[in-house]
Amino acid sequence: MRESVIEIRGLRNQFGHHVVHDQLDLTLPRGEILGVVGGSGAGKSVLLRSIVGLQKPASGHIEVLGIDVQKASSRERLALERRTGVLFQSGALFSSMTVVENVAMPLIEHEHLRKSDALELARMKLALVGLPGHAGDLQPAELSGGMVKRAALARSLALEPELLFLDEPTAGLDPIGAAAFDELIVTLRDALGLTVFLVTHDLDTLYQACDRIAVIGEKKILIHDTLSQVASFDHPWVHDYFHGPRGRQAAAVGQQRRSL
Ligand SMILES: Nc1ncnc2c1ncn2[C@@H]1O[C@H](COP(=O)(O)OP(=O)(O)OP(=O)(O)O)[C@@H](O)[C@H]1O
Repeated sequence: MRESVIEIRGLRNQFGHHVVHDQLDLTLPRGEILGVVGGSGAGKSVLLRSIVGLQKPASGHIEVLGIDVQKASSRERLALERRTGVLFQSGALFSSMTVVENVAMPLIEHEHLRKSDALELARMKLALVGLPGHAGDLQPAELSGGMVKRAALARSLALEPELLFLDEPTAGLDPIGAAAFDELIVTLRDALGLTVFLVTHDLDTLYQACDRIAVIGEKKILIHDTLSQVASFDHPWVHDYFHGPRGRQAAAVGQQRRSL
């Protein structure tokens, strides 16, 4: 058994009377890429926010890298922040800084590096995510959507995290850009030994990048297994999702790539 990096037991989240999660359990072993899917409003982002400590659950237990998120001291929280990277959907780069300054910021703030050293390291991170050298000197507004995602990913990798959270990383990318991003995630996981928690609607990402899939529905994890097991799970939402026209297309492309 591999060590679990995320361990969730009996999680309940609610907003007023609206219960989003109830008795939700989930385990993520080290080194895996987990794809989290579910209908719109099923609670994928709330789950991610609970795990990274941005959403206080009504009850339940969340342990990340061996630390109880709710009971963590401020020192433990800071340590967790350093060991995890988060890429939110918007990318959220600061528009007043160049791309390389954005990536250098966590190194200056958390590691207290000299600006020149931080900028040098930041350029290496930009190369790691496949951005050309000149991209670092541009303002975020001058980048394409795919380049913004890569720059934001470089920033979330700046502190060399063990665990990476990605919230719909391919949303808004064209199919070629999205496929390249899926490939990048797998390459980075292999090269850096990352564990990845990935919220997505993108079926191609499930086929190309994920080791296991967790489906959220009815306030809990309906199924958490390999893609083939999940795709054959007998549940109306799961069936429509995986066997609708887009699901069939993603499966065909996945099969084609595997046979290459
Ligand atoms: N801060 C909040 N206050 C009140 N309700 C909220 C809040 N955040 C989320 N919710 C509600 O919680 C439910 C789950 O939201 P969440 O954003 O996690 O869904 P999701 O599965 O990520 O959806 P999507 O795929 O559309 O992004 C929704 O009904 C949403 O309206």
